[in-house]
Amino acid sequence: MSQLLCSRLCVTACSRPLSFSSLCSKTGGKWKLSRWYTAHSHTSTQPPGNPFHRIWNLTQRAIHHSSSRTSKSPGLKFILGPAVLTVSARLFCRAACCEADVNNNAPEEIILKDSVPDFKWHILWEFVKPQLFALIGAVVLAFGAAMLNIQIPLMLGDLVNVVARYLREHSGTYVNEIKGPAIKLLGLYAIQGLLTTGYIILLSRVGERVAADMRKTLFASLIRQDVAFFDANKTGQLVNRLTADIQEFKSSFKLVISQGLRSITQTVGCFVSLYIISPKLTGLTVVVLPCLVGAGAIIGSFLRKLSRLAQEQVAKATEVADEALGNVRTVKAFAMEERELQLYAHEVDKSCEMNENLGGGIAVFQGLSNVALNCIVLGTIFAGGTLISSDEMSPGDLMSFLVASQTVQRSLASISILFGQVVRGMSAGARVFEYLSLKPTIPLSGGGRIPFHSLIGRVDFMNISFSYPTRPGHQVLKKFSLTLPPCKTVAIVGESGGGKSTVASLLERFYDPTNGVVMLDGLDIRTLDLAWLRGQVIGFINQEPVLFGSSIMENIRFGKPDATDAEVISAAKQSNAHRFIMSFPDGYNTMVGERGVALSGGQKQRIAIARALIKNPSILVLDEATSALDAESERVVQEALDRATRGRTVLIIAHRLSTIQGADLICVMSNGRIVEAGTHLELLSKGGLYSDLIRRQRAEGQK
Ligand SMILES: Nc1ncnc2c1ncn2[C@@H]1O[C@H](COP(=O)(O)OP(=O)(O)OP(=O)(O)O)[C@@H](O)[C@H]1O
Repeated sequence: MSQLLCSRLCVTACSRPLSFSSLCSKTGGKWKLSRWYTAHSHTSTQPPGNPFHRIWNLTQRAIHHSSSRTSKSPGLKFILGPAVLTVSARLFCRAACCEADVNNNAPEEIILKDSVPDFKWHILWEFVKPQLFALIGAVVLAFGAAMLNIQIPLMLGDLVNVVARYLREHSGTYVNEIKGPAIKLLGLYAIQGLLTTGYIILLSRVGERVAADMRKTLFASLIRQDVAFFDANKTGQLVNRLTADIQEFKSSFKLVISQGLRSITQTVGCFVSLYIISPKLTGLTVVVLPCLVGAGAIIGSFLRKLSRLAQEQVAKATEVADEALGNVRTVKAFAMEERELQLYAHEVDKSCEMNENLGGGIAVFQGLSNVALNCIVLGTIFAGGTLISSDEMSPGDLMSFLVASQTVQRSLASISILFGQVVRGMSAGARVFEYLSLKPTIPLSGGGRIPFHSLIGRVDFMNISFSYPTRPGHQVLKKFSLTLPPCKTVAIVGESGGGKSTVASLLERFYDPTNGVVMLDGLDIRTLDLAWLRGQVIGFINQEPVLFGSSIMENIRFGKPDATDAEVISAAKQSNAHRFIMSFPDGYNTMVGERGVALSGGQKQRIAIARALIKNPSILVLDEATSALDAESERVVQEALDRATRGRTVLIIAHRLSTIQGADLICVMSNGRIVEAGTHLELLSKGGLYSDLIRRQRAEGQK
C-alpha cells in the first residue's frame, strides 16, 4: 500500500520525468528492486525502532507457535530470513525512492489536468507495423515474466512449508528436503530473468525504431511546410515536438507495454492467489486499502499543487536565463550583467524556497507512508500469526501472502504511475501526429511543371491583392500590378511597411496571392514546379543573410549541392569574396560559426551572393542587400552585385536610393500600391514622392 502511496507521490512530485529504466528499477521485478536497494540502502533513513526486527521476531514467534522447536532451528531462519528481508527491502527501497526524489526535487510536469488531445491510432499503427514481430515477441515475453511473478510467492510459501515440516518431523536430511523446491524456485528466477532481459531488449528496439521513424517523418513534414506555417508556429515549439514530445511518447509507449501488461496481469493473478491462500486476510487487505488510497490521494493532490507551483517557478528562472544568454550582446552593450544576475538570483531563490516546501511535504508524506506501510505488514503478520495459531494457515502460506500482497501493491503503484504516463504519452503523441498529418498549402513538389523552353525571364504581377495568413484582416497589397521585363532591373522603393518585401515573397512563392496571379514567361507560377522555381530560377539575397554553422565551401555549395570546388571558387570570385576567403588560414574550409557570427556583415553578404550566383539564376531578387553595410563594405558588395545582375531579370528592393539610380525602372510603393514609376530622371522631373524621398535622404546624408 505504501508503495502505492509513495509512487503516487513520485508521480506528483518527482524531480524528473520518470524514464522507463528508472521506473523499472523503482517498481520492477525482484532482482531490480534488490539491486536498487543495494545501491540506495546507504542513503535511506531507516526509522527508529526499525520494524524489520519486529517483523522478523513476530514471524518467528508465529512459527514457533505452530512448532515448539522452530525458533531454535537455524534452518527456518535460513529460509525465512531472506524472504522477509526481500519484503522489507522493498519497503525500505520505496522509502529510499521517495528520499531520492526529495533530493532531486525539480518537480515533474503533471499533465493529468489537461484533456487528452485527439490521438490518431492509425498514425501510430503506421509506425508500429514495421516492428510488429518484435513487439509481439516483447508482449509475449513480458506476459510470461508476469505470470512467473504470480508463481513466485506460492513457491516461496511451498519452500517455507517444506522447511517447517522438516523442523516439525525431522525426517530425512535438511538439504534433501529443501533441494527440490529451492531448485525449482531458482529455475523460476532464472527463467524470469531471461524473459525480462528478452522483453526489455525487444521493447527498446521497437521503441527506438518507432521514435527514429517518427523523428524523420516529422522533420520531413515540418521542413516541407510553407512559410506561412512558420509565421504561425514558434521554432522552439517545433523543435520541442522533435525532441521532448517524441522522447515522452517513446518512454510512455515502452512503459505502457511492459509495465501495463505486467502490472495488470500481476494484480489480477496475485489477488486470486491471495484469496486462495487466505480469504480472511484478503478481506482485511481489501478493507484497509481504500482508506489508505483516500489518504494518499488527499496528500498527493496537495503535493501536486506544490509541485506545479515549484515547476512554474523553475520555468520562470529558466526564462530569465534564456533571455539574458540569448541576447548577451544587448545585455553587455547596456552593461546590464548585474541586473540580469539579480533578476535570475531572485527567481532561483524563489524556486529554491518552493522546492524546499515541496521537499518538506514529501518528507511528511514519506514518514506517514512508512508508518502506514509498516502497520500493514505488522497487521498482516499479526492476523496471519493468529490464523497460524488456530491452524487455519501454515507459515508458508503467510510467507506467500506477504510476498503476493507486496506484488499487488507494487503492481497497483505501477498502474497509478502508468495512468499519468499514458495521458502524458498520448498528449505528446497527439502533438507529434498533428504535424505529421499536416499538408503544406504550397507543396514543394508533385504535379508542378517545368517549362521545356529556355527561360526568357519575364515576370508579371497581375492585379495582386494579398493579406498574410496570420493577419487576414490587414491587406498588404491592393490590386498591385508590375512587369519585370527580361534582363532588366526593376527597383521598388517607398515607405517602410509599404509592402516591398511582400512582392519579393510572392515571386519566391513563399505565399500565394489572395487574388490575382504572378506569371513567369506567361505561366502562372502556381502551375510550376516549386523546387525548380526556387532551386534554379530565382536567386534571393536579403539584408541579413543567414549562413549555416559549417564551412564557407559548404555554405556557398548550399546554392547548388552538386557544384564542384571550381564552381564554388568561381562564384566566390564573382561576388568579391575570394580574396577575403583566401586571407583566412583555412581558406574555403573556414568555419563561419553559428549563423555566420564569425564573419563581418559585408563578408556574410558576399558569401550569400556567391550562394545565390552559383545556381546561375535567371531572376535575381535583392531585398535591401546592402542596407546593413558600412560605406566600404557596401562599395565592394555593390560592385559584386552590379556584376551579378548582368544578363538577368532583377528585382531590387532598396532603401538607399543611391544604389538603384541606374535601374531600368523604379517603382515607388505606398500602402500596397505603386504610386509612381519611371526611370530615375523621369521620376525626378515629376517632382513627386520619389523626388521627396531623394531630397530627404540627401538632407539626412548631409547631417
Ligand atoms: N510574416 C508576416 N506576417 C504578417 N504580417 C507581415 C509579415 N511580414 C510583413 N508583414 C506586414 O506586411 C506589411 C508589409 O511588410 P513588408 O515587409 O512587405 O514591407 P516593406 O515595404 O518591405 O517594409 P521595410 O521597408 O520596412 O522592409 C507590414 O505592415 C508588415 O507588418
